[in-house]
Amino acid sequence: MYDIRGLNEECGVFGIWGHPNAADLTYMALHSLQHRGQEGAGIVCSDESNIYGARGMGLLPEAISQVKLSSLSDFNHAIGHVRYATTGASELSNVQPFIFKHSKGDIGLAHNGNLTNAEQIKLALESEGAIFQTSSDSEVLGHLLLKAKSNNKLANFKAALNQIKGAFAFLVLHPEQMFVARDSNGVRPLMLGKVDDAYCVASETCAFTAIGAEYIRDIEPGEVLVFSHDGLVEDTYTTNTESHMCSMEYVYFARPDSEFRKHSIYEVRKALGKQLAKEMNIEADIVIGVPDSSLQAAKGFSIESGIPNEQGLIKNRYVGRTFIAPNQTLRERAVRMKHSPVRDVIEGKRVVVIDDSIVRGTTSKFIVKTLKNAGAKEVHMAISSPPLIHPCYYGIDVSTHAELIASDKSVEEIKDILEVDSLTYLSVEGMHEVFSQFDSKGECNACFTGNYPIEIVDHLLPEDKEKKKKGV
Ligand SMILES: O=P(O)(O)OC[C@H]1O[C@H](OP(=O)(O)OP(=O)(O)O)[C@H](O)[C@@H]1O
Ligand SMILES: NC(=O)CC[C@H](N)C(=O)O
Ligand code: SF4
Ligand SMILES: [Mg+2]
Repeated sequence: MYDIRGLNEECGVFGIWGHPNAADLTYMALHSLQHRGQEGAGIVCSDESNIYGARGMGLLPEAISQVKLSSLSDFNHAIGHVRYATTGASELSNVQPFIFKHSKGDIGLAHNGNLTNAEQIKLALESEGAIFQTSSDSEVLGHLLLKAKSNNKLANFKAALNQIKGAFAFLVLHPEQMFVARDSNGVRPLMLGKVDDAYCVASETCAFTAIGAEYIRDIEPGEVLVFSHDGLVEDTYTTNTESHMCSMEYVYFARPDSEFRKHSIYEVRKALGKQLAKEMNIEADIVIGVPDSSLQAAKGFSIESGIPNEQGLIKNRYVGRTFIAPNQTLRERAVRMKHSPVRDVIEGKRVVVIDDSIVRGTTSKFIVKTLKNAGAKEVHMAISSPPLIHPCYYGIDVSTHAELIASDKSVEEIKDILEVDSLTYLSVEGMHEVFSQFDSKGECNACFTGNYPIEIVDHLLPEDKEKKKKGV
């Protein structure tokens, strides 16, 4: 099976403490995070003494019916999750939030990210008698929490976080309190907001906008927040922190109306386009973006280069992001269904076409052909990020080495494969320069450079990861 998306997102999380409409607000927030995961969704609520939940496969409305949602209407506290699998098969048992039933008190757990030593911890826990219910990496945190001898839940949470490695935004719901944590490298985003008198947290601020919440601030690397009757307590699980926010969140994954460090992703993408224009000396008649995710970069490119920005490609909005094609031929057809040229805009023109990334090259190859068929005199492709060479171990399914066209080919070779007049990628330095203008404290760029900021203990090769995902 082939997914027609070149890049697959990671999960989205949302949590809210102390609101009479906790489940409904969580549902609305998850709707606005749907772009981060479409394989499954769930909501888990607490009523101070018990934990209840609903979850299912597919998009949010398929996963949680209105009937199920209304059964959660009496709860004041909730966490929610939309999943795109990175470890463990795409099946119901792996859909989050998980509920752990235990005599010490039930726990709800939601995770965005990917742990790089989950396999090692799992083997150690199994040798002590633990029985895992899922093939997801996220489950290890629940076992570590329940195994702890102390009755101090916060201390147990912090101790567990110090045992895991990798990228995470974790939400843990106890009946009487909610804990959240962001990994010590801040790879995955996590934001703090407030709606009415209730605090909430979300992977992206677009979730706050959806429910009318105020965006307070980004949760810092290594930070732990505790929500309870006593209000909000700010703490850390480690002081050994460094910021390595995922570059691809800025480039592609996050919604353009979301904000990181109080800067909109829209503006960051526009600046990436400007930087690309600075690095590329080109004469052309028009610049167009591949809709939707590259429209802002195209605008920035146009402002910097003075080349007029036109809408030369129209996207069929009914071809969903998760449209599954059973083989590569059908995948190519599905990609063709997705973008269509505006002949009057293209014909006789020297066109610069901006995309945010090239994964397999299927989209770019088709777009070059489409533009030429529509009468473009020249097609110059410009990518608002560097070549994607290495897989991601931190929660994004950036394919395997074998699938990444740039992993074993030079820019010149890719240009020839795409049959394009020129091909330019943004430099790693240029990308970093842009992020630093937006108050970034440091980024992960491992898929471009191979410099992985967090140790990969399990060393699961991408191929093995694929097998695990399929449950083989
Ligand atoms: O080289 P490929 O394997 O074709 O993948 C690259 C494409 O994948 C992403 O878009 P995608 O179509 O997945 O989603 P989008 O509509 O959000 O841009 C990305 O924006 C590129 O356009
Ligand atoms: N993409 C993610 O953040 C997924 C979370 C978790 N690793 C899973 O596979 O379910
Ligand atoms: S490897 Fe790439 S996709 Fe993965 S976290 Fe780092 S920048 Fe993001
Ligand atoms: Mg795209």
